[in-house]
Amino acid sequence: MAQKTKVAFLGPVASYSHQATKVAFPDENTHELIPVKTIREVFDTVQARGTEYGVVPFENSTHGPVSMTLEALADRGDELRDVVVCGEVYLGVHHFLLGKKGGRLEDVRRVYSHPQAFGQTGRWMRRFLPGVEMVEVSSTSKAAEIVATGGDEGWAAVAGEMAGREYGLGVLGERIEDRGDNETRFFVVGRKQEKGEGRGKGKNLVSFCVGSHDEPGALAEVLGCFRERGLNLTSINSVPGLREGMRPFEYLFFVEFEGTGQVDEGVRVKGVLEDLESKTKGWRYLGGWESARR
Ligand SMILES: O=C(O)C(=O)Cc1ccccc1
Repeated sequence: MAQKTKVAFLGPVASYSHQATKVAFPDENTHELIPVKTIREVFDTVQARGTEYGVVPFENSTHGPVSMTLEALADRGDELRDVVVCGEVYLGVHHFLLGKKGGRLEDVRRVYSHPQAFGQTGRWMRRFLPGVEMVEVSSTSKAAEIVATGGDEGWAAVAGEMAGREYGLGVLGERIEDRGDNETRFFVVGRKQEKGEGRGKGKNLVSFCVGSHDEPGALAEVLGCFRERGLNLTSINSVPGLREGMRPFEYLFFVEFEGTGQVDEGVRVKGVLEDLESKTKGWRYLGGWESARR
């Protein structure tokens, strides 16, 4: 049989990233899903050709951007030159408080989870477990694994129902997310193909540094290019630039925008990338993909 296409995700198995990866690559006969330990490792694995694709959380509707993913996309060390976004998955996320089977909520003293999951369950946690020790770990499924393999009835994890089943835990709290409509958008990442591929598809992502941090309107001028070409923005983020020649508190910006491939075969997208070349102090095209939602 032909070799399966490999896909890296933030493990261990039964993380939300794993669920999103199954949505993007549902066919077990053609794809092998490989758990890795960190979001950064997903990017590194794809760059090093260890897998063809990777899946990473990008933003959550309650808690906002996933900082580890923005850090990797910033690629300050120029170590991830070939990695681009090539798809997206929206996943409804419902959190559970999971403990040892037979344990009780009133015995819980310490809760493990991913920082994003703590950020999405703050209200429930403050109400039912005020003052409890919260330990941040690399993923929600890691938290479930830790509780299953160590500690006592005083330990619990915030994770998905699938993690509860996978690691044999009991349910101490159901659907504990602050908002019932909680969802996370994941990116599928792959390697850059030929130049220009993907440009002008449903959505596009770029990063850039503004021309000058000392002049009023430097960012507005760049954003004006998208407006002038009629390109709607779908997300905007920033991280400390920290690149050569940049000072503390100077930022690298990420702009995601709708492409118009079907309408003008990417002419407007190509145009705005030329604008970035003349109006920024450095930019990178981070991929184009079909929108999973409209
Ligand atoms: O930890 C996980 O399961 C992840 O995949 C990251 C995450 C955490 C919380 C919500 C969505 C994704």
